[in-house]
Amino acid sequence: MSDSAIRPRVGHIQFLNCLPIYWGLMRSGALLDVDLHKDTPERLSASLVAGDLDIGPITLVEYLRHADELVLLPNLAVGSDGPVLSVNLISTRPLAELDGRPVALGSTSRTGVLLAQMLLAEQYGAEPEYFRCPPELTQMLIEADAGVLIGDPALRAMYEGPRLGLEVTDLGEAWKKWTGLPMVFAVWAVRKDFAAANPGVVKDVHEAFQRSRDLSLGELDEVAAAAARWEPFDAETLATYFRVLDFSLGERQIAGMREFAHRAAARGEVPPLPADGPVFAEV
Ligand SMILES: C=C(O[C@@H]1C=C(C(=O)O)C=C[C@H]1O)C(=O)O
Repeated sequence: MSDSAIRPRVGHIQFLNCLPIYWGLMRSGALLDVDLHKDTPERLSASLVAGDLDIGPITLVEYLRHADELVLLPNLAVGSDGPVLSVNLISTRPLAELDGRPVALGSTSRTGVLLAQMLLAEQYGAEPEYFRCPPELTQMLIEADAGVLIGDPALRAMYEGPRLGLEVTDLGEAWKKWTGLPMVFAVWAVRKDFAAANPGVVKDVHEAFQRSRDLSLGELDEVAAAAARWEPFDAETLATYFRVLDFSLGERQIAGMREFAHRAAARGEVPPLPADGPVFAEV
């Protein structure tokens, strides 16, 4: 894959949501050309910002906080245009009744948890007492009236919550109803200094990711069947999930991203996105 001797340090989200990105890297052999670091999104985001990774997925909120140090890989994201199934607010009571109540924010999320806070404040007039905690639903609901989860535990809660009498709000769906736009939860970014010094490597990695994603999208039932052998979800559930996720970053997704940035900046959570932002790597 690479025409240079640099083996880039690349991040990979170890949730099922990014399995379609991994699958193709494995199938094409491109996996051998990157030094792949699998981790949870908040740790990968911190590593990219700290310079311990060169390229990788970064949760939208952390990208917005560090946009001046990063460039984005075009046409690649983790998002949804409507329900996402795995970014959820799980509540024991109606959302309007969460005002002043304890609400747990899962520690692996930065973007989903902020979206939940914006939604509760602006749509339900609720200002709960928020606290961060490990992403475990049972523990969360012992200490709080509701919790925000992302990734595999959130997907599990989507299917099991209603049976347990819990109200599950899909935050991708809630965002779409609220703004009419797709939600982007994570983007792929490159450290600016790395991109300037290694344009060929960045181009190769971007191509490998795009090829991998496209290959997987063409074989989703096979990806789902392979994953279902080791996961607590059946193949049909996983295939539905992979089809719901939106790995693209086109004009509408960028509009969704800008809208989120605008609303988050209005709350003082992130700096405003520059007028020419987001800035993309030249690939
Ligand atoms: C769709 C998802 O999007 C994620 C949500 C993130 C967040 O809330 O900070 C970060 C990375 C993405 O993996 C998911 O985790 O299920």
